[in-house]
Formats: sequence, structure tokens, C-alpha cells
Amino acid sequence: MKIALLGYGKMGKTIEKIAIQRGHTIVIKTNDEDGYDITQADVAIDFSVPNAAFFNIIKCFKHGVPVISGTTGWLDNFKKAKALCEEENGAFIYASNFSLGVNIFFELNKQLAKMMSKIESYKVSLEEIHHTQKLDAPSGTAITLAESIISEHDSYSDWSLLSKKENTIPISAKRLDDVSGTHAVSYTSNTDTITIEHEAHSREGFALGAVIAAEWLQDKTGVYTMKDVLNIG
Ligand SMILES: NC(=O)C1=CN([C@@H]2O[C@H](COP(=O)(O)OP(=O)(O)OC[C@H]3O[C@@H](n4cnc5c(N)ncnc54)[C@H](O)[C@@H]3O)[C@@H](O)[C@H]2O)C=CC1
Ligand SMILES: O=C(O)C1=N[C@H](C(=O)O)C[C@H](O)C1
Repeated sequence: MKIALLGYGKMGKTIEKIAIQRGHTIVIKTNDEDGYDITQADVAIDFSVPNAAFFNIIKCFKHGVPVISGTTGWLDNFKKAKALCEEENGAFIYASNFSLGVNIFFELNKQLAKMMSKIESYKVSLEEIHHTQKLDAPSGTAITLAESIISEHDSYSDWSLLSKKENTIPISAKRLDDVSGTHAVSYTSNTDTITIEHEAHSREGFALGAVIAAEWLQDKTGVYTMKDVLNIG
């Protein structure tokens, strides 16, 4: 596959390594919004910055190039991107986290929230830890976890950074040197705490998931998720 890397930072470089190992060719690597011909690529992988992702994605739809996006912090425009994809008969996968481990963790989180919905004595909280260069907080993965809890648990209707309000899931976002990404969901009662946690050891799991998603999407049209790609849950 000929791959365009829209965003050639920490993730773009890791994806390049994994894509080449899997026999693909990188035909575009860019940190700019233009100055390249996207139609050279069979598929585009966008890991850029929050204010560039939407533009990069819709450019791919307009030129008939399937696109994977892992960029976080741009989801105010997600519904618009979905609608444009359908209008242009494009192909699109967005995931706040492409790693297999986190996608399994997403399913565990849903199951646990469903169980906990029946037990009033436990209160939920989320913690995410990332490297200090991260632009957005809370992380996209923490938002996905919180939204799943809200959909499964009767006591919660919103999330917020460090909220103490009833019905609102508090999220703590910490920034420490060199942390690839750690997410923990905790349920605390007066007597104990249950925690499920995912810790990424490097960026390779995210990158491998993104390349697998690109391989899967290549000949399709429509809007999909990692659940479709991995066939889990
Ligand atoms: N969904 C997932 O599995 C994961 C998502 N991410 C997200 O991916 C994004 C990128 O992460 P990193 O590579 O760590 O950041 P980074 O800061 O190392 O790389 C981003 C790159 O985008 C470039 N850029 C700026 N404007 C651009 C434009 N208009 N078009 C294309 N590129 C442009 C920057 O120059 C930079 O090189 C972040 O939003 C992060 O949260 C990161 C890891 C995993
Ligand atoms: O910026 C990062 O590094 C990461 N961002 C994603 C997020 O916001 O959830 C995924 C992963 O945790 C790494």
C-alpha cells in the first residue's frame, strides 16, 4: 500500500517504521496542510494536531483517498466529518486509541460500568497520564472511557476535569516526562477500591493498530470504528 502520513511527529515516525516492516511504502510525509498531492496515496494516516485534523480528513474525502485519523482534540467537528464522508462516498476510521490493548480495555470498561450501575456504594473516577508535550487534556482515550461509562451507568450524565459534582465523572489529567499513555478507571467505596488500568509501554501499539486499520479500510467506503476492524466486543 502507498501511505500518506499527515503529521510526521512522534506518531508519524513510529507508523512509518511499522508500515515499512509490514511491506508498505510511504509516499507522503508532511507537517503541512498543503504542498503535496494526496492522490498519490492509496490511504492516508492522520496523526497531526487538533486544529489541522479536520482539514486533512476532508481533503482525503474530496480526493477519494481512505483516511485513518488518530488525532485527538478535534471532535467538535466529528459529526460534520462523518456527514461529509457519507456525502463524498469516502472511507474513514477515527479512534481515540488504536492499540489492541486499549480496545480490549474499552470493552472491560463497559462491562464494569454495567455491573457498577446496580451498586450505589461505588463512585467512579478516571486518571490519565501522558508526556508533557501533549496538547489536549483530558486525553481522547479518557473521553471515550467516560462516554462509555455514561452510556452504561445510570448515575452519570457528564464528565469533567476534576469535578466534584454529583452525576459527573471526575477526570484527572497528569503530565510527566516520557509517559506514552496510562489510563485508569477506579470505583471507590467506603471500604475499598477496584481499579482497571492500561499502560502503554511505547507508541508501537498505537502505530500497529493504525496500520492494521489502514490495511482493513483500503477497499471500503463508509465510516467505521476499531471495533469493526478488530472484531471484538
Ligand atoms: N489515537 C491514537 O491511538 C493516538 C493518538 N495520538 C494523537 O495523535 C496526535 C499526534 O500525536 P504525536 O505524534 O505524539 O504529536 P507530535 O506533536 O509529535 O506530532 C504532530 C505533528 O503534526 C504536525 N502538524 C502540524 N500541523 C500540521 C498540519 N496542518 N498537517 C499535518 N501535520 C501537521 C506537527 O508539526 C507535528 O510534527 C495527537 O493528537 C495525539 O493525541 C497519539 C498517540 C496515539
Ligand atoms: O498524545 C498522546 O501521546 C496520546 N494520545 C491519545 C489520547 O489522547 O488518548 C492516545 C494515547 O493515549 C497517546
